[in-house]
Amino acid sequence: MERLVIEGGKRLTGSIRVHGSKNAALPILAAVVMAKGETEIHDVPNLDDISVMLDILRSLGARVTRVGSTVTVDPSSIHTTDVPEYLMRLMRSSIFLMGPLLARFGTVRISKPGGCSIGTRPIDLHLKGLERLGAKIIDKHGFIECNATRLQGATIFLDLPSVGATENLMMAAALAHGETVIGNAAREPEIRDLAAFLTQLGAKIEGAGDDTIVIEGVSELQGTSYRVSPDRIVAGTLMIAAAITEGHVQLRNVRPFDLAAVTMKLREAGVQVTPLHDILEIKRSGPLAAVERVQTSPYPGFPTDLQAPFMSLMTIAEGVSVISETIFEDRFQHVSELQRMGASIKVDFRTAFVRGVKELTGAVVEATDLRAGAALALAGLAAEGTTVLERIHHIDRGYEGFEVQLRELGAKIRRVRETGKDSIALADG
Ligand SMILES: CC(=O)N[C@H]1[C@@H](OP(=O)(O)OP(=O)(O)OC[C@H]2O[C@@H](n3ccc(=O)[nH]c3=O)[C@H](O)[C@@H]2O)O[C@H](CO)[C@@H](O)[C@@H]1O
Ligand SMILES: C=C(OP(=O)(O)O)C(=O)O
Repeated sequence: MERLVIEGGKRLTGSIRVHGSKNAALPILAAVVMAKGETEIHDVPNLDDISVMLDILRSLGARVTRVGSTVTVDPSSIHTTDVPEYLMRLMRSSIFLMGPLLARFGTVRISKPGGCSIGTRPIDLHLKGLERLGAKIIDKHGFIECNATRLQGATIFLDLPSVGATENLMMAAALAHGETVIGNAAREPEIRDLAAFLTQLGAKIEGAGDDTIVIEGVSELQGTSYRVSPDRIVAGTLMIAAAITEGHVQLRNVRPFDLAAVTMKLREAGVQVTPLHDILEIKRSGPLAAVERVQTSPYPGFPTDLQAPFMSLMTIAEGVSVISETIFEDRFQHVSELQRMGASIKVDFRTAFVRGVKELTGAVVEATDLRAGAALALAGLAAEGTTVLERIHHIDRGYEGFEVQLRELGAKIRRVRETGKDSIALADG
């Protein structure tokens, strides 16, 4: 069991590079099974979710190598399209294998995916969309079997702009016969990334990044070499880390426009954010002001994945902030942990009212999911005294070298492993 021990009160300063995006890399790695040749993907972050995806590819028979942040996949030796249940259950993104395997091999068998407990997270839109493309689907006993000799292009209108469903359907449609139109599609930057990757494989896609995507199916896709875009959620988390510690940090390898919603809210709170090409500078030198309206919504709105970290920031802002979560129904699990640290928060259904306190105080707290974990670590950076953050395996799903990066910026944070009665410090902070 590992935990993070954080001594609060250190200002973060310095410059750090943001690693490649988890949410872009995962569907891209799944899409690789559709190519005929070998594919090389650069800037793949070293995260637990990525390791699971590579294990799934290996379990199917693909040859996978990883050298630093470059992953090479040769799918020509794939001999099964039956994804092992224990791997499916390890993360939500295992669902990305469904569209590509079905489109390339005409059959796929998966179990319901696992993932963070932030809501019920059904996959009905993925399944309905594949059915529209002609797949025969049997959903029984927790397993889903899909079959189609060749998928047929169709018009699909999503009930809501699901990121995962848009990606799964875009991948499946790339090898379908004829034209597919996805209406009410998600517009997240990761959709653009996936479309750019598929286009390099030979797919024909128009409109990715808008709410209508048109895909003209092709009969085969070839391998390529591709660089994953920077992780905007990691960047956003580090922006908030700089703000919460009254720091001055430069982030390299970012796309400032993708972070516009967060930038606006940080500025409203009194934080200076200065973009320069692929660099963002974040500086706070005065008090934080409460932000009256933060509402998560699909891109380009405020991202749900930064709601918890932003709430940590608002716990020490002057005044009352109002934060509404509209995407996931159970994404306020960090609230009770922040309250242990002295935060004053009241929740009414999907809205949290955060009254800023003068200071948070260190406590033993638990990460309930990936971004809740990051949020609590940020709270610990600002708190008086020591914070011990448990269940940090959640953080390792989405942040490569989380505490190492923060330490490089001057935080006093270390990872400790429990071994029976003893605890071993894994690195000094
Ligand atoms: C790997 C990845 O990219 N994960 C991101 C992706 O998750 P993910 O792709 O799972 O999120 P979705 O956009 O699909 O989910 C949005 C909402 O739609 C609902 N829904 C979704 C699919 C479906 O078939 N039926 C349905 O009802 C979900 O329960 C949720 O309430 O987008 C989320 C929303 O920006 C982010 O928080 C996640 O970090
Ligand atoms: C919810 C997240 O990821 P996933 O969809 O992989 O569970 C996240 O990245 O915050």
